[in-house]
Amino acid sequence: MNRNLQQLFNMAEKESRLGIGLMSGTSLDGLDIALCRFNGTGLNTTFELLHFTTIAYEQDFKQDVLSVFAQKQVDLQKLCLLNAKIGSLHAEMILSALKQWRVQVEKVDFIASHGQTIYHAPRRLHQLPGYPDATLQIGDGDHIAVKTGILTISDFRQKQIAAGGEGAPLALYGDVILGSKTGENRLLLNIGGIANITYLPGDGGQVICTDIGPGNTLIDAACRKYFNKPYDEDALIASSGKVNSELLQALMDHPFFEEALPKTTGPELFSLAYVAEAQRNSATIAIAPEDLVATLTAFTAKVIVDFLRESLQNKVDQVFVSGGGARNPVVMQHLSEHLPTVQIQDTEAIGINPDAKEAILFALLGNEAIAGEPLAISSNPAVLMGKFSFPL
Ligand SMILES: Nc1ncnc2c1ncn2[C@@H]1O[C@H](COP(=O)(O)OP(=O)(O)OP(=O)(O)O)[C@@H](O)[C@H]1O
Ligand SMILES: CC(=O)N[C@H]1[C@@H]2OC[C@@H](O2)[C@@H](O)[C@@H]1O[C@H](C)C(=O)O
Repeated sequence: MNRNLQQLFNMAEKESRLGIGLMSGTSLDGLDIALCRFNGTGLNTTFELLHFTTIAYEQDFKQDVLSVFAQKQVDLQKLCLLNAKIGSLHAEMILSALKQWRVQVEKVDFIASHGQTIYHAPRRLHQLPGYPDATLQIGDGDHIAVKTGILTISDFRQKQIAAGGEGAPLALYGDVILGSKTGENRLLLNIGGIANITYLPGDGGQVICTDIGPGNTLIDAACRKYFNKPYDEDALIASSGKVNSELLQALMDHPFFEEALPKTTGPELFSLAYVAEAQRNSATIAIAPEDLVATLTAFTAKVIVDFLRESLQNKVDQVFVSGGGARNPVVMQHLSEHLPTVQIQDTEAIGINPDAKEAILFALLGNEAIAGEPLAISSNPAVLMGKFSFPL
């Protein structure tokens, strides 16, 4: 047997695997790196988070990525260069994290890399007849595998699209495996750039995993534009402004919120252009920048509250929050005020570090790709995802 397949075969037969999960989300704040020990697969998976770090992106690099991010027209050469560069950069970041943790490279069985989403184009967004649902993540896995010497699994979303999904949210698989509990109607809420949820009914009923609207992406974009800040740390800007109810109403007025579940979205829709149009429609173009940030923050929170009340008809007993938005006190305050009967905690309460959650979920998908079986969850595609890159 060829040595790559032999290595894979041996790894699939092991009782436990050490895997690194990588996530660099739509917020472009940096690379999340989670080193996890997995035992078992599928619904019998147990995991331990051994180490976690986020390595921040440098400002120039972030600007470079932003230049090709979520836009219909980009510099194609830049996109091509970044595909290789991001792979190499992520490899360097992994090696530096392993060094810092004093973990030997040889001990790690696999890397599961999400890559950098550059464009997400579900049919509902592009509306071009004859074209499928599509999404693009860059940061090629071969560069990571060759540079680190570790088997790398990457580009998870394409398979899910090929099997009939929109390529997101992939949190579904890990959320069901790690978050379900019989007898509890749970909601796992991730407030990243985009907010997504997994509803896990306690009676084994239909699981729903969907994007629901903007998480931090509009707040971040407004902070970049008006305050030259990457985000509204501790919601200090939002707290200094007033929510403009006309603008809030106009922001809510979009067919995305009425569309059937599950659905996905991204900064391609929820952008400053979206905000500008809502401002025009509500004659609020002249509002103060801090009022704009306050209103965008209220928008993020209201979308979540409305979703729980309307789409899930108040059936949720417990919400477990993850992602950077869990650190936004104005968003969190709004949730607890408007959902008084729901217990809201972060995912630490179910043993998942809320900052590391998405990186853990990708590590788990890597573990499944190596040794799992396709998991049928409600009507979602039952597939094993990811492409294998061998170091040699
Ligand atoms: N202390 C804080 N106060 C307010 N907001 C915060 C704080 N810390 C993080 N955030 C928000 O969280 C964002 C980062 O969130 P996260 O890393 O979960 O996003 P992501 O993984 O890039 O997104 P996605 O999951 O949508 O791809 C920041 O850009 C910021 O908006
Ligand atoms: C295309 C893409 O990268 N989507 C991300 C994004 O960030 C949050 C939300 O939109 C979610 O749908 C998805 O990521 C998470 C990790 C997921 O697939 O579950």
